[in-house]
Amino acid sequence: MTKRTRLIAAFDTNSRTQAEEWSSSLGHAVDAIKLGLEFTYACGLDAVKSVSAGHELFLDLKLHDIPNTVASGLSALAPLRPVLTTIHACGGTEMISRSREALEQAFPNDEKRPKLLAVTVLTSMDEAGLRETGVEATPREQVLRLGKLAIRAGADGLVCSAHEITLLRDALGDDPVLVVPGIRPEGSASNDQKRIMTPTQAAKAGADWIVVGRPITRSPNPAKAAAAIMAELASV
Ligand SMILES: O=c1ccn([C@@H]2O[C@H](COP(=O)(O)O)[C@@H](O)[C@H]2O)c(=O)[nH]1
Repeated sequence: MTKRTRLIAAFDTNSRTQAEEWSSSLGHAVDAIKLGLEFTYACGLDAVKSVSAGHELFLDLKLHDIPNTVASGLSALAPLRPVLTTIHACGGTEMISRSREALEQAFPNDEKRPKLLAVTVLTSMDEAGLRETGVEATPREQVLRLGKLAIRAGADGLVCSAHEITLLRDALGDDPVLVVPGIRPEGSASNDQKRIMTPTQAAKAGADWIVVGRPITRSPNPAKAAAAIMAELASV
């Protein structure tokens, strides 16, 4: 039996009160919550701990630095016990393999080790955006290149858009965990996202997890918006 695609709600806010409110009003209506740069920088690690208590946490800090700094950063974050955590794939093989080692050391009981995800190409980037940064490849080519490198170096999974799921599954098989932001329910605004798909399309393509922020948190009724996406995923 194939597993249902799971929903992560991104709590992007600089307000601890707001995040606590979402945590109690919709945290249990979704499969996991994501806390990222905005919340962590604004409210601190104690707030991350308290808002995520009782929920599966995706800690999305997208670390990218020299290997020693990223590995040490991940060790420092280990007490938050996320189920998923991110680094940038373009940090390269040594940065990724040192990150994996750091998490293995912090979690000698492997069951509890956070899955190490490598961000391939941000879903807010298109071909023109990549070219601006000196990358001549298309997003698909670059996602495939970085995805292969990251999995070879020890990442458990990848962050990609739904447009690259089939490509990655064909190249890397079913094992890598694919976490997919850039999700927009039919009719919602794309905002700054460029490579988007609906929850149904992402689930059909084989996403393990989808990440949805503003379509839930900026909706007049976030709990209802989350429930609608959960129902959509259950019907795929
Ligand atoms: O490539 C990426 C990597 C991470 N994200 C994060 O996902 C959410 C998406 O929020 P929306 O409001 O649904 O656009 C956000 O927290 C990003 O930091 C991403 O969008 N793309």
